[in-house]
Amino acid sequence: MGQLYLNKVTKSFGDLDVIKGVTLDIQDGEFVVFVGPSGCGKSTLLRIIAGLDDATAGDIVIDGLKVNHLAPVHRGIAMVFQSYALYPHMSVFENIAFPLRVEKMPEAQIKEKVESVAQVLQLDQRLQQKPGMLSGGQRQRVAIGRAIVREPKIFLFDEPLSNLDAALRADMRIELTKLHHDLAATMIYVTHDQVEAMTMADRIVVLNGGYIAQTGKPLELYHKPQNMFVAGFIGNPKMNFLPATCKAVSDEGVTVHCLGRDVTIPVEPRKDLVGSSLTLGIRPEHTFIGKGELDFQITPTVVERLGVNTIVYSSTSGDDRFSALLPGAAPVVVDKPVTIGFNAADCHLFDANENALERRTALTEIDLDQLASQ
Ligand SMILES: Nc1ncnc2c1ncn2[C@@H]1O[C@H](COP(=O)(O)OP(=O)(O)OP(=O)(O)O)[C@@H](O)[C@H]1O
Repeated sequence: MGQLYLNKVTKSFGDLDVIKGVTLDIQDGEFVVFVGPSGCGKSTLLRIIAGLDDATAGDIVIDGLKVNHLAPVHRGIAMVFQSYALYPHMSVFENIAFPLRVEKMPEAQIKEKVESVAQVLQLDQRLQQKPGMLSGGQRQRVAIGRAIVREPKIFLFDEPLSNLDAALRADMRIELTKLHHDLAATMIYVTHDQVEAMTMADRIVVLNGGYIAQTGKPLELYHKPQNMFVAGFIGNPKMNFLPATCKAVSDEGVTVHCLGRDVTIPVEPRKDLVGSSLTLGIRPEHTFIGKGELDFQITPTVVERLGVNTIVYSSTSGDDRFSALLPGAAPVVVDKPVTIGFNAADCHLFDANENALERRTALTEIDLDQLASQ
């Protein structure tokens, strides 16, 4: 079992409140990813779960047992860091065996366990080598092996792939997903990398300034962000935001005035919105060249050609930027005005408190589950 419950956890360093009340239930076997901007408290929360830092207030409960005062070694948790923290003078075998030797496990059993873990991680041909002879990816696998042999209830990963190059990261991402599937263990993973979060997580926890901004399945966060912070944080390039005013609400949704036109966005029709200032959100990948239910002319300032698609950036008012992600080699050039359009069903709408109005049209993971079962 590896069930974790955080109940109103806070953490302050002197006057600095870093974690401001986090309550979170993580199920046995779940792969949960913490994301959020630099300094939002991701690593601190992980260290509190591991027992490397104490919470200022609140409870950490593992499998029904409050562990606040248990030393890290007694929590049944293994942590894998960005820096592999391997012993350079020891062989791969000795590095993986290290926690078992500390536990004074019989030698024959250690050999059996290390060899079995090495096989899972495809390190069986490397057991006699020293870490210095290995690639970055292989070293990270040794660090993961050292975590696995302890058979922890919960694995904690603090940006384990951030020292690796792009190709190796992609390989390791797939390996870690497979490993999670094979071990069926609870894993909590901190990353800056959206692709890692979207592809590996059963559930993503978005942190902002010591609070949870939203938790949900990856596609739920993408299609139905609950607030502007999550809407802007999940997705790359980030969602565009445009000013709008609410003209009316009806069964069809909320009619707004935006880009000089009235358009009805299919979201929950909250009556209190009429007359108020709203923000309309549109993802760059939901725009196209030409006229749409909403459109406007932009003058590209930067055009990035990635082969599979083209990203166009333009400055709108002040520091605001509008970006469009267009398929293939789009016919756009810097300084040449182009009409960019998009449709109401793809838009998001946020109230004056930056909370999202619930969308009616988005394909959600619930829909996807239904599709998959047909
Ligand atoms: N031991 C400490 N003493 C004082 N302040 C600390 C300590 N550890 C972390 N902090 C502060 O707590 C805040 C959160 O840090 P934390 O490392 O948890 O953020 P993070 O979300 O993991 O950031 P990053 O993505 O940059 O790693 C930061 O402002 C940091 O300076």
